[in-house]
Amino acid sequence: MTLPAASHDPSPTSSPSPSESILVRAARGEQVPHTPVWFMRQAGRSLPEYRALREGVPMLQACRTPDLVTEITVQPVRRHGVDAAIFFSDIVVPLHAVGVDLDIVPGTGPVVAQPFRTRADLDRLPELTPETVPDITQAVRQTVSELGATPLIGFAGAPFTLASYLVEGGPSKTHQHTKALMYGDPELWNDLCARLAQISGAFLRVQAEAGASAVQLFDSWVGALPRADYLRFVEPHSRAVLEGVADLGVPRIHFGVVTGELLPDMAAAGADVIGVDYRVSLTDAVARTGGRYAVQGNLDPALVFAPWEALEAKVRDVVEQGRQAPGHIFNLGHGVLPDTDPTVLTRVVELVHEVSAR
Ligand SMILES: Cc1c2[nH]c(c1CCC(=O)O)Cc1[nH]c(c(CCC(=O)O)c1C)Cc1[nH]c(c(CCC(=O)O)c1C)Cc1[nH]c(c(C)c1CCC(=O)O)C2
Repeated sequence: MTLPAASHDPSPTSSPSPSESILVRAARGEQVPHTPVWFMRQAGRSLPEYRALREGVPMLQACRTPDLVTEITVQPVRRHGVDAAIFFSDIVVPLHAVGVDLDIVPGTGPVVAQPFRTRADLDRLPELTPETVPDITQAVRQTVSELGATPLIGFAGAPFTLASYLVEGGPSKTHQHTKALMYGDPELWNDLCARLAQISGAFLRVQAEAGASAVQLFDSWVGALPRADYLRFVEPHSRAVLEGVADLGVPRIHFGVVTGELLPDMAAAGADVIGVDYRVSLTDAVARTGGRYAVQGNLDPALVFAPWEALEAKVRDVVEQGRQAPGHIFNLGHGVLPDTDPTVLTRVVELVHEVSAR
């Protein structure tokens, strides 16, 4: 595969091993020379070199083709000089791998052929083992080797967010069938989430054992729940995922959107780093989690469309607020928007490095 010209060396010699990289050290709350930065959804539609590689290749096929996964994962590191790569995959890849009939529809997201609503549907959700995903092991290994000193972040979807796609059959703003199942048949809900926790945990383990230096659990849509429901129906399952990978020694980042009310519980569920969306200031996030956790976030992804002076002030503010936490990983408050000008993201990376340098 021909690679576009490198503008940033993905393996700077200043940082010897990805497990001692500034991203991992910031996640552990250790002193770092500058704030590490990466962007959720950095590997994707905002990059022309990504669109060129994906031409005519369906998303799920791309995710199961190790050479493509490696190249797409490394692209944003090369272009932006970010301090970490996020594995190119999707939260539904492990579901697809265990045999769930689903597709990722461009512009829509994951669509499940037959939504999960009854106990019999559990039969369509077998456990995930490393043998289910040899391509993922291979893709992680070769990506880690290509990245050199830059750490790779592995990820998985959390039980609630995965359950929402399975039960709704696709993206939902209301999560109405999911909540109906949760309340209508709590036992089935728990069995479904326990199965999803196994799949999610095993998928994280595969990535960490193949060389990922950190993992992120995405519970993107859990902010749809009030706190009492989170604690009763979701937290035990997310805890099972996070505590299930504690022995691997890689930092665990726990992220969701509109989770201001849930931050303390999401942190206490077994996270080392709490992901903060752009609706809550880092100052408030630190206060709400008792100053005990490293934080990740939280520039509003829409602000990269604002004039540079306004964006610059906002970036400086986020860096400044991040100093109140034991560790800070600069990120957006949610994923990169598709129309984002990638050159602005590169400037943000440079600015974060410059203003946070100690
Ligand atoms: C909820 C969720 C999904 N997938 C993911 C989440 C959690 C993060 C979040 O909260 O945004 C996670 C994800 N999806 C993708 C990544 C890759 C790595 C990265 O962050 O750069 C990651 C980490 C690639 C992708 N995942 C998807 C694409 C686009 C696929 C395409 O081009 O057809 C990519 C590059 C598809 C997808 N998959 C999903 C959605 C909502 C979409 C977008 C639908 C659309 O607007 O097209 C489910």
